[in-house]
Amino acid sequence: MNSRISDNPTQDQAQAMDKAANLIEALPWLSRFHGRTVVVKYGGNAMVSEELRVRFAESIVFLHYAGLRPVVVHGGGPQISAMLDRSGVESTFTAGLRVTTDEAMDIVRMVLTGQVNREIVGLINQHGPFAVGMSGEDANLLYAERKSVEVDGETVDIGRVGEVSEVNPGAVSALIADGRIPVISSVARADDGGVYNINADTAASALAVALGASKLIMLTDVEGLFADFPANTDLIRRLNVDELRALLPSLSSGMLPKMEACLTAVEGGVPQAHIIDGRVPHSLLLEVFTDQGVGTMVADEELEAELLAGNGHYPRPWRPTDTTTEHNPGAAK
Ligand SMILES: Nc1ncnc2c1ncn2[C@@H]1O[C@H](COP(=O)(O)OP(=O)(O)O)[C@@H](O)[C@H]1O
Ligand SMILES: CC(=O)N[C@@H](CCC(=O)OP(=O)(O)O)C(=O)O
Repeated sequence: MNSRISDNPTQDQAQAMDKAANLIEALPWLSRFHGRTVVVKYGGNAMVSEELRVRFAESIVFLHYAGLRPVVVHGGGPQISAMLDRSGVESTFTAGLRVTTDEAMDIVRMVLTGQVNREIVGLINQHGPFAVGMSGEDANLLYAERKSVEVDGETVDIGRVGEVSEVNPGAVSALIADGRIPVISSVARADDGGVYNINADTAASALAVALGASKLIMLTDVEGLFADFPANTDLIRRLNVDELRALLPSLSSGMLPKMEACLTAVEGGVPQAHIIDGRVPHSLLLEVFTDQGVGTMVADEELEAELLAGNGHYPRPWRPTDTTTEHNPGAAK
Protein backbone atom coordinates (compact mmCIF):
# COMPACT_ATOMS: atom_id res chain seq x y z
CA MET A 1 0.00 0.00 0.00
CA ASN A 2 1.12 3.58 -0.71
CA SER A 3 2.59 4.91 2.57
CA ARG A 4 1.09 8.36 1.92
CA ILE A 5 -2.35 6.77 2.23
CA SER A 6 -1.76 5.11 5.60
CA ASP A 7 0.12 8.10 7.10
CA ASN A 8 -2.46 10.68 6.24
CA PRO A 9 -5.48 9.17 4.50
CA THR A 10 -8.20 11.33 3.02
CA GLN A 11 -11.75 10.59 4.18
CA ASP A 12 -12.42 8.53 1.02
CA GLN A 13 -9.23 6.52 1.48
CA ALA A 14 -10.02 5.91 5.15
CA GLN A 15 -13.49 4.67 4.19
CA ALA A 16 -11.99 2.40 1.53
CA MET A 17 -9.57 0.94 4.10
CA ASP A 18 -12.47 0.36 6.52
CA LYS A 19 -14.35 -1.49 3.81
CA ALA A 20 -11.30 -3.63 3.02
CA ALA A 21 -10.88 -4.42 6.75
CA ASN A 22 -14.55 -5.47 6.91
CA LEU A 23 -14.17 -7.67 3.86
CA ILE A 24 -11.03 -9.37 5.13
CA GLU A 25 -12.71 -10.07 8.49
CA ALA A 26 -14.94 -12.43 6.52
CA LEU A 27 -11.98 -14.50 5.22
CA PRO A 28 -11.78 -17.13 8.02
CA TRP A 29 -15.55 -17.51 7.98
CA LEU A 30 -15.60 -17.89 4.20
CA SER A 31 -13.02 -20.62 4.50
CA ARG A 32 -14.81 -22.46 7.34
CA PHE A 33 -18.22 -22.36 5.70
CA HIS A 34 -17.21 -22.91 2.09
CA GLY A 35 -19.29 -25.77 0.69
CA ARG A 36 -21.30 -26.09 3.91
CA THR A 37 -25.05 -26.39 4.05
CA VAL A 38 -26.76 -23.67 6.05
CA VAL A 39 -30.50 -23.93 6.72
CA VAL A 40 -32.12 -20.52 7.02
CA LYS A 41 -35.59 -20.28 8.56
CA TYR A 42 -37.34 -17.17 7.33
CA GLY A 43 -40.17 -16.23 9.70
CA GLY A 44 -43.30 -14.43 8.62
CA ASN A 45 -42.59 -11.56 11.00
CA ALA A 46 -39.28 -10.87 9.24
CA MET A 47 -40.98 -10.56 5.83
CA VAL A 48 -43.49 -7.87 6.61
CA SER A 49 -42.10 -5.23 4.19
CA GLU A 50 -41.02 -5.40 0.57
CA GLU A 51 -37.68 -3.85 1.56
CA LEU A 52 -36.98 -6.66 4.07
CA ARG A 53 -37.93 -9.38 1.58
CA VAL A 54 -35.66 -7.90 -1.10
CA ARG A 55 -32.73 -7.61 1.37
CA PHE A 56 -33.32 -11.19 2.52
CA ALA A 57 -33.16 -12.48 -1.06
CA GLU A 58 -29.90 -10.55 -1.59
CA SER A 59 -28.36 -12.07 1.54
CA ILE A 60 -29.29 -15.59 0.42
CA VAL A 61 -27.81 -15.01 -3.05
CA PHE A 62 -24.68 -13.57 -1.40
CA LEU A 63 -24.27 -16.77 0.67
CA HIS A 64 -24.66 -18.77 -2.54
CA TYR A 65 -21.99 -16.79 -4.40
CA ALA A 66 -19.72 -16.96 -1.34
CA GLY A 67 -19.68 -20.77 -1.73
CA LEU A 68 -22.13 -21.78 1.00
CA ARG A 69 -25.18 -23.91 0.28
CA PRO A 70 -28.19 -22.10 1.67
CA VAL A 71 -31.52 -23.88 2.06
CA VAL A 72 -34.52 -21.70 2.94
CA VAL A 73 -37.41 -23.00 5.05
CA HIS A 74 -40.07 -20.34 5.45
CA GLY A 75 -43.05 -19.62 7.66
CA GLY A 76 -45.76 -17.07 7.09
CA GLY A 77 -47.75 -16.99 10.33
CA PRO A 78 -48.90 -13.34 10.06
CA GLN A 79 -49.75 -13.84 6.37
CA ILE A 80 -51.86 -16.93 7.23
CA SER A 81 -53.60 -15.04 10.03
CA ALA A 82 -54.45 -12.17 7.67
CA MET A 83 -55.95 -14.56 5.09
CA LEU A 84 -57.91 -16.48 7.75
CA ASP A 85 -59.27 -13.13 8.97
CA ARG A 86 -60.28 -12.08 5.48
CA SER A 87 -61.97 -15.45 4.99
CA GLY A 88 -63.81 -15.20 8.32
CA VAL A 89 -62.12 -18.33 9.71
CA GLU A 90 -61.28 -18.11 13.41
CA SER A 91 -57.68 -18.78 14.44
CA THR A 92 -56.17 -19.34 17.91
CA PHE A 93 -52.77 -20.48 19.19
CA THR A 94 -51.90 -23.03 21.86
CA ALA A 95 -48.28 -23.47 22.97
CA GLY A 96 -47.19 -21.21 20.10
CA LEU A 97 -48.92 -23.46 17.53
CA ARG A 98 -51.94 -22.59 15.40
CA VAL A 99 -55.00 -24.68 16.21
CA THR A 100 -55.72 -25.80 12.64
CA THR A 101 -59.16 -26.98 11.55
CA ASP A 102 -59.60 -28.72 8.17
CA GLU A 103 -60.94 -25.47 6.77
CA ALA A 104 -57.98 -23.50 8.14
CA MET A 105 -55.56 -26.09 6.70
CA ASP A 106 -56.71 -25.29 3.15
CA ILE A 107 -55.82 -21.66 3.75
CA VAL A 108 -52.50 -22.47 5.47
CA ARG A 109 -51.47 -24.53 2.45
CA MET A 110 -52.60 -21.93 -0.05
CA VAL A 111 -50.78 -19.08 1.72
CA LEU A 112 -47.54 -20.93 2.50
CA THR A 113 -47.02 -22.89 -0.71
CA GLY A 114 -49.05 -20.77 -3.13
CA GLN A 115 -48.11 -17.26 -2.05
CA VAL A 116 -45.20 -16.88 0.38
CA ASN A 117 -43.11 -19.61 -1.28
CA ARG A 118 -43.66 -18.14 -4.76
CA GLU A 119 -42.72 -14.66 -3.63
CA ILE A 120 -39.40 -15.74 -2.04
CA VAL A 121 -38.53 -17.84 -5.10
CA GLY A 122 -39.29 -14.87 -7.37
CA LEU A 123 -37.15 -12.46 -5.38
CA ILE A 124 -34.13 -14.79 -5.28
CA ASN A 125 -34.46 -15.56 -8.98
CA GLN A 126 -34.16 -11.91 -9.90
CA HIS A 127 -30.44 -12.60 -9.32
CA GLY A 128 -30.24 -15.76 -11.46
CA PRO A 129 -31.85 -19.18 -11.91
CA PHE A 130 -31.15 -20.36 -8.34
CA ALA A 131 -34.28 -20.85 -6.27
CA VAL A 132 -36.55 -23.87 -6.65
CA GLY A 133 -39.71 -23.81 -4.56
CA MET A 134 -40.98 -26.95 -2.85
CA SER A 135 -43.57 -27.84 -0.30
CA GLY A 136 -42.65 -30.26 2.47
CA GLU A 137 -45.19 -32.51 0.74
CA ASP A 138 -43.06 -32.79 -2.42
CA ALA A 139 -41.15 -36.05 -2.84
CA ASN A 140 -42.38 -36.85 0.71
CA LEU A 141 -39.74 -34.47 2.03
CA LEU A 142 -41.52 -34.08 5.38
CA TYR A 143 -43.71 -36.75 6.88
CA ALA A 144 -45.84 -35.88 9.89
CA GLU A 145 -47.75 -37.40 12.76
CA ARG A 146 -50.64 -35.61 14.38
CA LYS A 147 -49.36 -33.55 17.30
CA SER A 148 -51.09 -32.86 20.57
CA VAL A 149 -49.93 -30.59 23.38
CA GLU A 150 -50.28 -30.65 27.14
CA VAL A 151 -52.01 -27.74 28.84
CA ASP A 152 -52.37 -27.89 32.64
CA GLY A 153 -51.62 -31.63 32.52
CA GLU A 154 -54.40 -32.25 29.98
CA THR A 155 -53.73 -33.42 26.44
CA VAL A 156 -55.29 -30.97 24.00
CA ASP A 157 -56.04 -31.71 20.34
CA ILE A 158 -54.90 -28.84 18.12
CA GLY A 159 -56.29 -30.18 14.84
CA ARG A 160 -54.24 -30.62 11.69
CA VAL A 161 -50.92 -29.75 13.29
CA GLY A 162 -48.13 -32.17 12.59
CA GLU A 163 -44.99 -33.27 14.33
CA VAL A 164 -42.24 -34.25 11.86
CA SER A 165 -41.82 -38.01 12.01
CA GLU A 166 -39.61 -38.59 8.97
CA VAL A 167 -37.49 -36.53 6.57
CA ASN A 168 -36.58 -37.69 3.06
CA PRO A 169 -34.05 -35.05 2.01
CA GLY A 170 -33.04 -36.66 -1.32
CA ALA A 171 -34.81 -34.13 -3.54
CA VAL A 172 -33.32 -31.23 -1.58
CA SER A 173 -29.81 -32.72 -1.72
CA ALA A 174 -30.18 -33.16 -5.49
CA LEU A 175 -31.12 -29.50 -5.88
CA ILE A 176 -28.18 -28.41 -3.74
CA ALA A 177 -25.84 -30.61 -5.81
CA ASP A 178 -27.20 -28.90 -8.93
CA GLY A 179 -26.25 -25.49 -7.51
CA ARG A 180 -29.83 -24.49 -6.68
CA ILE A 181 -31.30 -22.88 -3.60
CA PRO A 182 -34.23 -24.96 -2.29
CA VAL A 183 -37.04 -22.86 -0.79
CA ILE A 184 -39.39 -25.00 1.31
CA SER A 185 -42.82 -24.39 2.82
CA SER A 186 -43.66 -26.07 6.13
CA VAL A 187 -46.53 -28.34 5.07
CA ALA A 188 -46.24 -32.12 5.40
CA ARG A 189 -48.00 -35.29 4.42
CA ALA A 190 -49.10 -37.88 6.97
CA ASP A 191 -49.78 -41.62 6.87
CA ASP A 192 -53.54 -40.90 6.88
CA GLY A 193 -53.04 -39.28 3.45
CA GLY A 194 -53.85 -35.81 4.77
CA VAL A 195 -51.74 -32.67 4.81
CA TYR A 196 -50.59 -31.13 8.07
CA ASN A 197 -49.52 -27.71 9.25
CA ILE A 198 -45.97 -27.82 10.62
CA ASN A 199 -44.48 -24.98 12.59
CA ALA A 200 -41.76 -23.65 10.30
CA ASP A 201 -39.12 -23.62 13.08
CA THR A 202 -39.76 -27.32 13.64
CA ALA A 203 -39.59 -28.07 9.91
CA ALA A 204 -36.33 -26.12 9.55
CA SER A 205 -34.60 -27.93 12.39
CA ALA A 206 -35.69 -31.38 11.16
CA LEU A 207 -34.32 -30.56 7.73
CA ALA A 208 -31.08 -29.11 9.14
CA VAL A 209 -30.42 -32.39 10.97
CA ALA A 210 -31.31 -34.57 7.99
CA LEU A 211 -29.07 -32.54 5.66
CA GLY A 212 -26.17 -32.50 8.11
CA ALA A 213 -26.20 -28.70 8.05
CA SER A 214 -23.39 -26.76 9.68
CA LYS A 215 -25.75 -24.08 10.91
CA LEU A 216 -29.42 -23.41 11.43
CA ILE A 217 -30.24 -19.70 11.39
CA MET A 218 -33.74 -18.46 12.27
CA LEU A 219 -34.77 -14.95 11.32
CA THR A 220 -37.47 -13.43 13.47
CA ASP A 221 -38.70 -10.07 14.76
CA VAL A 222 -36.65 -9.80 17.96
CA GLU A 223 -32.89 -9.47 18.50
CA GLY A 224 -32.74 -12.97 19.94
CA LEU A 225 -33.75 -14.78 23.12
CA PHE A 226 -34.23 -12.42 26.06
CA ALA A 227 -33.77 -13.66 29.63
CA ASP A 228 -36.24 -11.00 30.82
CA PHE A 229 -38.95 -11.06 28.10
CA PRO A 230 -40.99 -8.87 27.63
CA ALA A 231 -38.74 -6.16 29.18
CA ASN A 232 -36.10 -7.21 26.62
CA THR A 233 -33.00 -5.70 28.21
CA ASP A 234 -31.04 -8.92 28.79
CA LEU A 235 -30.19 -10.62 25.49
CA ILE A 236 -28.75 -14.13 25.87
CA ARG A 237 -25.82 -14.29 23.44
CA ARG A 238 -24.89 -17.94 23.83
CA LEU A 239 -26.14 -21.04 25.59
CA ASN A 240 -25.48 -24.76 25.52
CA VAL A 241 -27.98 -27.60 25.31
CA ASP A 242 -28.22 -28.12 29.10
CA GLU A 243 -28.83 -24.43 29.72
CA LEU A 244 -31.48 -24.38 27.01
CA ARG A 245 -33.26 -27.46 28.39
CA ALA A 246 -33.46 -25.80 31.80
CA LEU A 247 -34.92 -22.64 30.24
CA LEU A 248 -37.57 -24.26 28.01
CA PRO A 249 -40.40 -24.59 30.58
CA SER A 250 -40.30 -20.83 31.23
CA LEU A 251 -40.63 -19.88 27.57
CA SER A 252 -43.85 -18.71 26.01
CA SER A 253 -45.55 -18.02 22.68
CA GLY A 254 -43.46 -17.99 19.49
CA MET A 255 -40.16 -18.50 21.33
CA LEU A 256 -41.12 -21.96 22.57
CA PRO A 257 -41.18 -23.77 19.18
CA LYS A 258 -38.14 -21.75 18.14
CA MET A 259 -35.98 -22.78 21.07
CA GLU A 260 -37.28 -26.38 20.93
CA ALA A 261 -36.19 -26.35 17.29
CA CYS A 262 -32.70 -25.12 18.25
CA LEU A 263 -32.45 -27.90 20.82
CA THR A 264 -33.54 -30.57 18.33
CA ALA A 265 -31.05 -29.26 15.76
CA VAL A 266 -28.03 -29.14 18.07
CA GLU A 267 -28.85 -32.48 19.72
CA GLY A 268 -29.23 -33.89 16.22
CA GLY A 269 -25.67 -32.89 15.28
CA VAL A 270 -25.97 -29.34 13.93
CA PRO A 271 -23.07 -27.53 15.64
CA GLN A 272 -24.71 -24.09 15.91
CA ALA A 273 -28.31 -22.85 15.88
CA HIS A 274 -29.03 -19.10 15.90
CA ILE A 275 -31.97 -16.80 16.50
CA ILE A 276 -31.35 -13.45 14.80
CA ASP A 277 -33.25 -10.25 14.08
CA GLY A 278 -34.66 -10.45 10.56
CA ARG A 279 -35.78 -6.81 10.76
CA VAL A 280 -32.15 -5.73 10.46
CA PRO A 281 -31.22 -5.75 6.76
CA HIS A 282 -28.51 -8.34 6.02
CA SER A 283 -28.38 -9.59 9.64
CA LEU A 284 -27.84 -13.02 8.08
CA LEU A 285 -24.50 -11.85 6.64
CA LEU A 286 -23.48 -10.27 9.95
CA GLU A 287 -24.12 -13.62 11.64
CA VAL A 288 -22.17 -15.74 9.15
CA PHE A 289 -19.26 -13.46 8.26
CA THR A 290 -18.40 -11.32 11.28
CA ASP A 291 -16.36 -12.24 14.35
CA GLN A 292 -18.94 -11.03 16.86
CA GLY A 293 -22.03 -12.54 15.14
CA VAL A 294 -25.50 -11.37 16.13
CA GLY A 295 -28.47 -12.62 18.16
CA THR A 296 -28.56 -15.77 20.30
CA MET A 297 -26.56 -18.90 19.55
CA VAL A 298 -27.18 -22.41 20.88
CA ALA A 299 -24.03 -24.45 20.36
CA ASP A 300 -22.53 -27.83 21.06
CA GLU A 301 -18.93 -27.09 22.05
CA GLU A 302 -17.40 -30.26 20.62
CA LEU A 303 -19.18 -30.06 17.27
CA GLU A 304 -18.47 -26.35 17.10
CA ALA A 305 -14.75 -26.88 17.71
CA GLU A 306 -14.71 -29.39 14.82
CA LEU A 307 -16.56 -26.96 12.61
CA LEU A 308 -14.27 -24.04 13.40
CA ALA A 309 -11.24 -26.26 12.80
CA GLY A 310 -12.66 -26.92 9.35
CA ASN A 311 -13.46 -30.59 10.05
CA GLY A 312 -16.53 -32.70 9.97
CA HIS A 313 -19.63 -33.03 7.91
CA TYR A 314 -22.66 -33.99 9.88
CA PRO A 315 -25.35 -35.79 7.89
CA ARG A 316 -27.37 -38.05 10.17
CA PRO A 317 -30.75 -39.72 9.78
CA TRP A 318 -33.31 -37.43 11.34
CA ARG A 319 -35.05 -38.61 14.47
CA PRO A 320 -37.48 -36.62 16.56
CA THR A 321 -36.05 -35.62 19.96
CA ASP A 322 -38.32 -35.50 22.97
CA THR A 323 -38.72 -31.81 23.73
CA THR A 324 -42.17 -32.20 25.29
CA THR A 325 -42.73 -29.14 27.41
CA GLU A 326 -45.78 -28.14 29.33
CA HIS A 327 -47.33 -25.02 27.86
CA ASN A 328 -47.69 -21.95 30.04
CA PRO A 329 -51.38 -21.21 29.38
CA GLY A 330 -51.01 -17.60 30.59
CA ALA A 331 -48.88 -16.78 27.56
CA ALA A 332 -50.68 -15.77 24.39
CA LYS A 333 -49.05 -15.65 20.96
N1 LIG B 1 -37.86 -14.88 25.86
C1 LIG B 1 -38.21 -14.30 24.71
N2 LIG B 1 -37.29 -13.57 24.01
C2 LIG B 1 -37.62 -12.99 22.84
N3 LIG B 1 -38.86 -13.08 22.27
C3 LIG B 1 -39.81 -13.79 22.91
C4 LIG B 1 -39.54 -14.43 24.15
N4 LIG B 1 -40.66 -15.08 24.53
C5 LIG B 1 -41.59 -14.86 23.60
N5 LIG B 1 -41.11 -14.08 22.60
C6 LIG B 1 -41.89 -13.68 21.43
O1 LIG B 1 -41.58 -14.56 20.34
C7 LIG B 1 -41.78 -13.82 19.12
C8 LIG B 1 -41.10 -14.52 17.95
O2 LIG B 1 -41.84 -15.67 17.58
P1 LIG B 1 -42.88 -15.65 16.37
O3 LIG B 1 -43.85 -14.53 16.57
O4 LIG B 1 -43.45 -17.02 16.23
O5 LIG B 1 -41.94 -15.26 15.18
P2 LIG B 1 -41.70 -15.87 13.70
O6 LIG B 1 -42.90 -15.50 12.89
O7 LIG B 1 -40.47 -15.19 13.27
O8 LIG B 1 -41.53 -17.36 13.85
C9 LIG B 1 -41.22 -12.45 19.47
O9 LIG B 1 -41.75 -11.44 18.67
C10 LIG B 1 -41.62 -12.27 20.94
O10 LIG B 1 -42.83 -11.56 21.02
C1 LIG C 1 -48.55 -25.25 13.51
C2 LIG C 1 -48.24 -23.82 13.21
O1 LIG C 1 -48.33 -22.97 14.09
N1 LIG C 1 -47.85 -23.53 11.95
C3 LIG C 1 -47.53 -22.21 11.53
C4 LIG C 1 -46.86 -22.34 10.15
C5 LIG C 1 -46.26 -21.05 9.69
C6 LIG C 1 -45.13 -20.57 10.59
O2 LIG C 1 -44.55 -21.29 11.38
O3 LIG C 1 -44.85 -19.25 10.37
P1 LIG C 1 -43.85 -18.32 11.23
O4 LIG C 1 -42.50 -18.89 11.11
O5 LIG C 1 -43.99 -17.02 10.53
O6 LIG C 1 -44.35 -18.27 12.65
C7 LIG C 1 -48.79 -21.32 11.41
O7 LIG C 1 -49.87 -21.82 11.05
O8 LIG C 1 -48.67 -20.10 11.66
